[in-house]
Order: sequence, then structure tokens, then C-alpha cells
Amino acid sequence: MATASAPGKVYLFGEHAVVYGEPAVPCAIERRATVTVEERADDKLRVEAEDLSLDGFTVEYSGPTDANPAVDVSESLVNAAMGYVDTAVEEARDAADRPDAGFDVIIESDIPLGAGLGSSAAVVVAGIEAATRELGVELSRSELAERAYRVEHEVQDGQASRADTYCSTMGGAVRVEGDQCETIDAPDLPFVVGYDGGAGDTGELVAGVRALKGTYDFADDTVRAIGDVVRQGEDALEAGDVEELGRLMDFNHGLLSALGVSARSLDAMVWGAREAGAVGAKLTGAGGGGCIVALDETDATETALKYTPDCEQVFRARLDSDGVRLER
Ligand SMILES: Nc1ncnc2c1ncn2[C@@H]1O[C@H](COP(=O)(O)OP(=O)(O)O)[C@@H](O)[C@H]1O
Ligand SMILES: C[C@@](O)(CCOP(=O)(O)O)CC(=O)O
Ligand SMILES: [Mg+2]
Repeated sequence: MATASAPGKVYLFGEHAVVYGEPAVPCAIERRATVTVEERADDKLRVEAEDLSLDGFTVEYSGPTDANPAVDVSESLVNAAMGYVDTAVEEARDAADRPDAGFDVIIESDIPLGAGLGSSAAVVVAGIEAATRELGVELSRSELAERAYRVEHEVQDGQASRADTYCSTMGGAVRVEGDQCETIDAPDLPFVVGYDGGAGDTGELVAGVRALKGTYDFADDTVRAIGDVVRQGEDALEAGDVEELGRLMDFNHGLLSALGVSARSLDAMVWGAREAGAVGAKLTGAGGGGCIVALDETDATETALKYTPDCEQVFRARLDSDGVRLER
């Protein structure tokens, strides 16, 4: 049996534009997905994901071609969920050269699902790490990140960046531009996360931005402008200029909003944070619903978000410095 965990993340800047080659700076946060894997005697896959729905579910099946998996929830939820887990297991089988290996998989996570905090990347990174270790293979971090990226790329219909998976693997703050990935120095920023209790469909939102880009030159310009914000943000990060980081986060949110990926609840939380005195606030991740991230050293933003009707949960998120971790 092998257990591995990997962190979620917030985007300081650059989501969506990073899919088209602009730079992005995600930061790993101290919220983790933990995956335990035990090899089976047969070639089946049994997945327990207690956090996936209110009641959790268990599914036992023999792969994507299995017409009759034994499940206790709706097929659409299972299909949506199994994409990442199934493809991660395929990567582990490939890495260990064990195409017929079967596994019992248990997933536990304290990262809200589909909310822009990178739960998919964390599950995939921890899943590949646990499954390869169970098969006696130790991947380098860069190979693990690359294999995890391939999973997100496949499940998100060929539209994914390396940002989430690289960040979840390495921990800390990272800079990703195309296939150039590096960890960067960052001060311990006072992240406050507001969560509307909802979710957005990453694949759909990415496809929406792509369609806009294909229709309007100014949508294309907007994506490039996000890249400019990120480049400016890197200077602010280097200088430790938190006020400037905040202004740039605000600008970044406006550009994401122009690309159609914000939501009323996200805007309400962003404005709740700004009016409380946050130095900056923006949606994080794919958008459509889920989380915003604000910078505030004081308790004012947390307090304001607690009383914002669209906000279901608010918490402080500290920068994670470990990345993927073998637990047992
Ligand atoms: N605890 C979990 N157990 C099983 N699958 C999970 C879990 N958390 C996330 N996932 C997978 O990741 C998907 C959400 O990923 P995504 O839409 O990219 O949003 P995000 O990465 O922002 O959380 C879920 O639909 C599910 O397939
Ligand atoms: C929108 C995007 O830039 C980030 C998606 O992040 P999340 O899955 O919503 O946490 C897509 C990607 O980079 O693959
Ligand atoms: Mg994701």
C-alpha cells in the first residue's frame, strides 16, 4: 500500500491566458488531496471517493470500456470523476510498464471540487505518485509533473496548461510559460479565499475562451493583456510590492471577466473583499463559480466575506512549500 498527497493552488495571475502560451504564476496552498493505492490480484480498478459528493461513492469497474460498472451514484457523476483517476492510473501503469496492474484507490481531499483550487491536479499528481510507488517505481518530480499534465490535457479535451500540475508537484510559487516551468521565490502572501459553494466546468470554460478568441481580435488582445499583467506582476513579486500585486490582481480579474469566465457570485465576493480593504481580489482558476483569492493581512476581508450572501466559506490559505509528498 502507498499513500501520497499533493496540494491545491490559487492563481496569483494568469489562468486561462496560460493555455495560449502566456505566463502564469500559481501558488500552492496548504490544502491537500491524499490518495492511497493498493495493488489488486486482478486488473480491475476500485475507487472510493468519499468527498466527491455529499455522500461520497464507491465504484468498481474494469476501465473506460466497462459498460456496467457497479456504482451507487449517477453515471454522469462517475464519468466526470473517473476521467482524471482513470487516466492517472493509465500513466502509472505506463511509467511502471505494468499495463495490466489493478488497484484499490481511496481518495480523500480537503480541496473544494471544481472551484478553481486545482483539486483535479492534486488528485492526479498524488494518484500517479501513489500508484507508481505501489508498483515499486520512483518518478522524478519533473517526470511526475509531465505525466500529470498529460492527464489534465487529455481529460480537458486537449486544452490544458502545465500550471496546475507543475505547481501541485513542486509546491511554492511557480512560473509557467508554455513548456517552461520553474519555481520562483515569493514572500508568504496573506491569501484569503472565498468560496461560493459552487463549481465551474474547466473544460467548458476553457472552450468558451477559445471560441471568443477565435471570433474577436480584441479577445485575443485580452489574453495577451493578461500576459502583460503577469509580466508586470513578476516584477512586483520580486520587489515584494504587495500593493502593486493587489492592483494587478484587480486588473487581472477585470480581464477574466471580459473573457466571460466570472460569475455574479465571484464578482460579489471580489467586491466584498475590495470594499473591506483587501489590497486586491480576483477569481482563481477556471471560474464560472467556486473561489476568489484576495490579499489582506488584516481580518477585515475574512469578516466581510463571512457576511457576503454569495460566500459559503472563507479561509486563510498559507503557501505550501512541500508539493507532492509520499505519506506512507
Ligand atoms: N476528492 C476527489 N475525488 C475524486 N475526484 C476528484 C476529487 N477532487 C477532484 N476530483 C476530480 O477533479 C474534478 C474537478 O476538477 P476541475 O474541474 O479541474 O476543478 P478544480 O481543479 O478547480 O478543482 C472533479 O470533477 C473530479 O473528477
Ligand atoms: C483555466 C486554467 O488556466 C486553470 C484551471 O484551473 P482549475 O482547474 O479551475 O483549478 C486551465 C489550465 O491552465 O489548464
Ligand atoms: Mg482543475
